[in-house]
Amino acid sequence: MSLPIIGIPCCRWKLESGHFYHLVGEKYIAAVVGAGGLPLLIPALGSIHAEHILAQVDGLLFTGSQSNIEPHHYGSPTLAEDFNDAERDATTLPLMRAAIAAGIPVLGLCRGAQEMNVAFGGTLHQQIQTLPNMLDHREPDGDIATMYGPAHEITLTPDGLLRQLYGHDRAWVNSLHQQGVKQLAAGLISEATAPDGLIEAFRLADTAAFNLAVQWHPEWQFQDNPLSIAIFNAFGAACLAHYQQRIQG
Ligand SMILES: N[C@@H](CCC(=O)NCCCC(=O)O)C(=O)O
Repeated sequence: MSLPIIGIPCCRWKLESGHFYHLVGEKYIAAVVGAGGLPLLIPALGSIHAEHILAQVDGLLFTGSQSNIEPHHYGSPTLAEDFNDAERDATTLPLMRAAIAAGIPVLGLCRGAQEMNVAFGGTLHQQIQTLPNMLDHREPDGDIATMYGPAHEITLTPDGLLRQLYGHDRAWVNSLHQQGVKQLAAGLISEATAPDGLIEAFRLADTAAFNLAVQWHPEWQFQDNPLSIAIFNAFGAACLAHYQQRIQG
């Protein structure tokens, strides 16, 4: 049986050997498989192949990453301590816009969510933990289970897509980021907020296909979390519908 093809854009990192690698964390690949998709890793080559990629995928998953989006993309200065990935930005930002325009289902997670906001003209807080009256959204110290454990509650927007998919008003989510939505791009609508008011989930309204961006990590042990299952089931169903249309020509 053929499966919907779900593209996952890579990070481009220099590893200890001194060579550059194009990378995707395994938990994102596992979540795509769990959503019923065939993962296709997309190297960070910029926008040169975007049109060909879009012709061959039924969905795109934009992953989290320790790297940040280069701040010039949203009109802010680079900080001395920034770890950026210009090649990933050059790949994901145009691909995100083109995928939405082409009606391809999109799911953005953490950095991937930030990419959706920036791709459509929004801005980011660069270090939320330095802002007054805001939570520290960075991961707690500890082992990996502690880092990805529930960190704070979110409130889902009444009548929002996420509220509809999940069926509850509130949920606990993990939190492993220091950047986040400052100004939501025009056309994007909030789907959930943290107790400090930070927008934790959003989507582009009035699009043909499914799209959703969440600031937390539903891919982490997704099979054990009802909210994560709801997100990946909806994304997987949208990718399957796209695949069925694509093979019918
Ligand atoms: N660098 C950005 C985005 C944070 C993010 O995506 N973290 C992911 C951690 C690794 C992973 O689980 O893939 C920020 O700091 O806001």
